[in-house]
Amino acid sequence: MTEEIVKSALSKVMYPGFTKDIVTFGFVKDIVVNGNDTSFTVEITSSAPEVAQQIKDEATEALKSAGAANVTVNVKAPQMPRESSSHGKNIAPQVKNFLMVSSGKGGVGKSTTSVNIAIALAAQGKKVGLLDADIYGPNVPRMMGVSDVKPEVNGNKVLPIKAYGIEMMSMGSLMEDGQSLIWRGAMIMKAIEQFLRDILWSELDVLVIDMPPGTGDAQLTLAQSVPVTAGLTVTTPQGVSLDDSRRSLDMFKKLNIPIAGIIENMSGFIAPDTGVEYDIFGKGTSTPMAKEFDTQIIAEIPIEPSIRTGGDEGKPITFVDPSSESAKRYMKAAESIWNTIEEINANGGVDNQSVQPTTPPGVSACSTGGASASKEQSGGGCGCS
Ligand SMILES: Nc1ncnc2c1ncn2[C@@H]1O[C@H](COP(=O)(O)OP(=O)(O)OP(=O)(O)O)[C@@H](O)[C@H]1O
Repeated sequence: MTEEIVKSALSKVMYPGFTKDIVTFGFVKDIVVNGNDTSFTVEITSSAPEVAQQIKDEATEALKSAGAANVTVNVKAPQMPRESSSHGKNIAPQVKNFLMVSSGKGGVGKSTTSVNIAIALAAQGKKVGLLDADIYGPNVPRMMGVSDVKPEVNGNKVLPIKAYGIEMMSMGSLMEDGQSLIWRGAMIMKAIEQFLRDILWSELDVLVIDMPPGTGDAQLTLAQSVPVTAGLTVTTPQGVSLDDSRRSLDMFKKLNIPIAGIIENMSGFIAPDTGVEYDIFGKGTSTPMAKEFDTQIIAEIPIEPSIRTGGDEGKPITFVDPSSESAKRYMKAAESIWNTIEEINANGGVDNQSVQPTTPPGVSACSTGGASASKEQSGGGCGCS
């Protein structure tokens, strides 16, 4: 008996209710072969005793058929990682870095940027997750070509969907097509927390998080739940967009999130027939804003028809056409972001202690009551005032 034989025998044992086996799921741990004795652990999140018993019986039988004499199977729940560290609260501690992608307003290309930056980081050898936290308009599944894929559920956890070398999860993958939800503050907070806690993200170098547009409950909840390593702002060059982007940068400052840079999207237009670049909305107009916030424009991404078709058809330009001008600019931006992340970590990393709710234990923070509202007016003891 060897570890390889044990693994190969156990790869015939399916996780009850699924078409995948317990080895592929990564549940088999600590295989020890000692003479006639073979033991191993199966870590599952399901608390149903019949699931544990079925795995035990089938694993024992599989190993006996493979020639093992004495078999000991330990089925147990995985140890939940600690949720706080020297860097404050972190409800997804298996993720090393979090990149929050924000924009002041909708439609500026935040999701397109998140998808292409995530793929560029993966192409540079990082283990990457992409969380579509844009609950109002979850477009990432379509852009990643997985709009028809439903995620697998494991106990009370959900496995991320894999595409283009990265892990992905989105509200769009969890809801029926065309469904809409009306989000209240408390629901937004719960959804963000569940995306971090109840999705079985692997050990990731970085989780890229596509936020809803604006600055609200989702951004605050994220910053309070995990130490956000860096923030990226996406803007278009028009003045009205810049006004909103300034708010997004100001939010990073208020939440103590270091700024990794600004991506100026729809900055110029590259004609597909001639390859000539034209200025349309005003290129480089975000530079003074970048200076104001002590950061820089890390990419000017032109309007390119293949970026739009790539998004609509689920074929991100950085993956399918890496030699295109836009893909090269996304790659350069991803390099710059990673350098910033490494620098931040080399200087001690980030800490979200200072943005934790100040309400007493058992009293929930209230996002809707104004600071000046009296306790009675704001619902009695919610802590807002
Ligand atoms: N540089 C670009 N060139 C061509 N089309 C682009 C470019 N950037 C974005 N688009 C297209 O513009 C549309 C909006 O982009 P996207 O969905 O990424 O914006 P968003 O800021 O995430 O929007 P929302 O916040 O409303 O979800 C998409 O159809 C996308 O393909």
